[in-house]
Amino acid sequence: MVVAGVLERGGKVLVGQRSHPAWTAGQWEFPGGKVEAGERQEDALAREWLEELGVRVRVGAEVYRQQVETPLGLVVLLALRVALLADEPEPQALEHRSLAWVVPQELAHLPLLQSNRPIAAALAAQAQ
Ligand SMILES: Nc1nc2c([nH]c(=O)n2[C@H]2C[C@H](O)[C@@H](COP(=O)(O)OP(=O)(O)OP(=O)(O)O)O2)c(=O)[nH]1
Repeated sequence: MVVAGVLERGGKVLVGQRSHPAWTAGQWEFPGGKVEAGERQEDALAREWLEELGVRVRVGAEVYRQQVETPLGLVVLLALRVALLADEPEPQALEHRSLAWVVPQELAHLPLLQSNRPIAAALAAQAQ
């Protein structure tokens, strides 16, 4: 399972531009990563945000859950809302080339990971 975090502030949502692996490089995503064996989904997401963005978050409601086909094979992608507890997200450890705050309606114009497009559509619909 892959967990992804949706952080909204002032009507904008945070997305990161991936630097690797090659099939994702340059594409934008909701930051997150793989759930490790025995790990709770919420704990995995909080761990990934600390590792990749340097921030502590509280994990909230589910936005989207779907089995998706990726070059890794079939994975369950779970998107959860997150709230910042401390600090400001900054790219860490070269995981992301850059970060951007985008209004949900503009997400459709970004080269998002294919698997993230339905999440963006759900957020844009909620923002109507
Ligand atoms: N982070 C993230 N990854 C996603 C999303 N959608 C999607 O298909 N993926 C894929 C891309 C990655 O190959 C994989 C997640 O791996 P990752 O590289 O972000 O996570 P990780 O830190 O646990 O992985 P690793 O580098 O330790 O192998 O899932 C998404 O919304 N967010």
